[in-house]
Formats: sequence, C-alpha cells, structure tokens
Amino acid sequence: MAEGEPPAVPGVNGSIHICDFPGGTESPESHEEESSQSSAAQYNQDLKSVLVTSVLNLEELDVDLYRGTHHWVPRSQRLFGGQIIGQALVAAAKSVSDNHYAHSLHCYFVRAGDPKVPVLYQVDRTRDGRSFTVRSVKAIQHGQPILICQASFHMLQPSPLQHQFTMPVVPPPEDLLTVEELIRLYLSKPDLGEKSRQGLNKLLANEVPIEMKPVQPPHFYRLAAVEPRTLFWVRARGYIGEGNMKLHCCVAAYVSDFAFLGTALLPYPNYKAQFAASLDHAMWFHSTFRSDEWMLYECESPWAGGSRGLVQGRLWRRDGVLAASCSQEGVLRVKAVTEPSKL
Ligand SMILES: CC(C)(COP(=O)(O)OP(=O)(O)OC[C@H]1O[C@@H](n2cnc3c(N)ncnc32)[C@H](O)[C@@H]1OP(=O)(O)O)[C@@H](O)C(=O)NCCC(=O)NCCSC(=O)CCCC(=O)O
Repeated sequence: MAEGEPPAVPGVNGSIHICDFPGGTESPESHEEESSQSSAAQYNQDLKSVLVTSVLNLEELDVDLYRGTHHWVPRSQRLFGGQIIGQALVAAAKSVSDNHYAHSLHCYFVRAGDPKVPVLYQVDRTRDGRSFTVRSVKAIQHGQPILICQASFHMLQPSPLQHQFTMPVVPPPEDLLTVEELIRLYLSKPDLGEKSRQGLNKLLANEVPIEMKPVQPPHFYRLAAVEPRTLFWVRARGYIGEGNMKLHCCVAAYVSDFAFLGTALLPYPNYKAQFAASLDHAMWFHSTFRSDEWMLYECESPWAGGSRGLVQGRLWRRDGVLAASCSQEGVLRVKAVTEPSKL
C-alpha cells in the first residue's frame, strides 16, 4: 500500500486474506442453542437495525412506485450496490402475496447511483402465477435507470430432492475480532504512517450498518499474492427479530454486495483498483435465516480477465444450512503500485 492511500482493511474494501481454516473448532450443530441464547443477550432490542428502520423502509409514492433514501455511502461517492438491490427487492416484494417468498433476483447496475438525491423504484408486475410470481423493478435517478432488477418469488413446495454443499469448518464468531477491533489493532502499530493512520480512522468513522468478523484477517505486512477466496462472519448491525422472511432476504441482499468484488483482487497485491464497480448481481435464496444473526459468507473468484472479475458467494447459517448463493461480475481497472499492500 502506498503511503497516502487509505489502508486496505478486511471487510471494508474487500481485502480479506485467504481463509482456509483446517482444524476449526466446533461442529455447526453445537451452535444452535448457543445462537438463540446469545442473540437474546447480545441485542438490545431497542437498537433496531437501521437497515429496517431507515434504509429498507421505502416511502410509497403511488401504486408500485417507491422512494428510498441512503444511509452509508462508500468512499467512491457512488451509491452502494447492495443498498440499491436491497431496496429494489423491498419494492418488488410489496405487491407479492405473503405466502410467496423471494427465491432469486438478477440485477444489472447500469449507471452510478448519485448519493445527493433519493432513488425511485418503479415496479412492473410481470407475472402472477400459481406457484411463482415475477416482478421487474427499475431504480431511477434523474429520470434514468441506475439498476434493472428482476425478482422471482415462490410458494413453499416441499420435495424429496434436497442436497447442499457442506459449510466450511471455521472458528465461531465469538472467537474472532470485528473489523473495527482489527482496525484498532492496526492503529496500535508503532510503524504505521500518518496517512495510513488517517485512512484507518476514516474507516472507523464509517457507519456501515453491517458487522463483520474475518475468519483469517490479513497479516499487517501482507506482501504475497493469495488465493482469491475469503470467509467472514457477517450480520446486520442492530436488532431485526424474527420478522418476516421477505425482510431478511432484503437485508441479505444488502449485505451480499459488501466486500464481495474485492475477492478478485486478492492474488494481486502489486495492483490497486483505480476503478471497481459491480456490473451485475444475482442471488438465490435457499432457506429461512435471520440476517441479524451471524452468517458465514464464503466468497471466491473463479476468474478475472479483460478488466472484469467474477465472484461467487455462499451465505451459510451458523448451523450449517445454506441460506443463499450469490454471483457478481464487476469491472476492475487497476494500476501497479510501487509499494505493495501492508495489509
Ligand atoms: C460500469 C459503468 C461505469 C459502465 O459505463 P460506461 O459508460 O461504459 O463507462 P466506462 O467507459 O467503463 O468508463 C467509466 C470510467 O472508467 C474510465 N475508463 C474507461 N476505460 C478505461 C480504461 N481502459 N482504463 C482506465 N479507465 C478507463 C472512464 O474514463 C470513466 O471514468 P470517469 O467516470 O469519467 O472518471 C456504468 O454502467 C456504471 O457506472 N454502472 C454502475 C456500477 C455501480 O455503481 N455498481 C454499484 C456500486 S459498486 C459496489 O457497490 C461494490 C461494493 C464495494 C464493496 O465491496 O464494498
């Protein structure tokens, strides 16, 4: 990292280290009871997640027309993609019956979102079937689409066909540090340059409504290229509660775009992103989950080339159930750095 650049921090700009954790501690099942006990103890139920009280709380302007406002805006000063996807899914779900649940969404980010004005969400009721319902949503600013999204909802239909991959074995979130705690640790390094210190302090001041715990945080002096794979625990900051599944899917859509594309940069410590933005985002929801409880986000990048990178992710409930899968391609324009990243 060149002095003067805000330092790369795990989970904030995608610079999370390779996260292979053989010999992790416990079986996923052992957390089930502990999870519900700890959520009651951990959450002050008055501290509602800002994602629910504000970000995903759209204002209804007319039939199938909603307005969303912003909370956290990234350094790039373009709207966070996850916020636009989450709000689009909220708008889509408004006209869908209670017994149909989001099972997938497919989005293109066609223009940068402007943080200075709200976003309008225009919903087209594409089809209401018996089992499946499809909605198309256009997110609009300055009269032009910034995102086009199609979301599909399905009524519960049990089937004998049922399988999933196995969740990686990793230490439980209770044994790991949050991104903020890691930043404080880095800030305590005596050899940290003044500009890096300023960059880290700026990151600490960010009000990102997500909490993250990288499974294997980067070593401060990471100089080597690493495998494009990361694992981190993630949840909405604040309390949401059982609520409805539609809302948890919208929160997960928000969360799923955070620190995702950065996975494709991990093998290239000698390059820094000059321009990085998600081009599309797809998501499939597989089971019920609580987005205000720790979920393991397993991210990998199977390919990068031609100034683009592909990332794929799996969101696991801590009891080992696969909650959702995600895919995204992003534009990645990089430039060589003389001094490699310190993180
Ligand atoms: C992707 C684009 C930019 C494509 O539009 P476009 O008109 O085709 O634009 P463009 O030609 O690509 O130019 C964009 C910019 O890239 C520059 N450029 C173009 N070619 C090169 C090059 N070879 N080398 C270096 N720079 C190049 C252009 O000059 C443009 O720069 P400029 O905007 O003029 O400063 C557009 O569709 C868009 O902005 N879509 C929205 C993307 C978005 O906002 N996604 C969501 C936010 S990203 C996110 O949330 C990720 C989360 C981050 C996290 O992990 O925390």
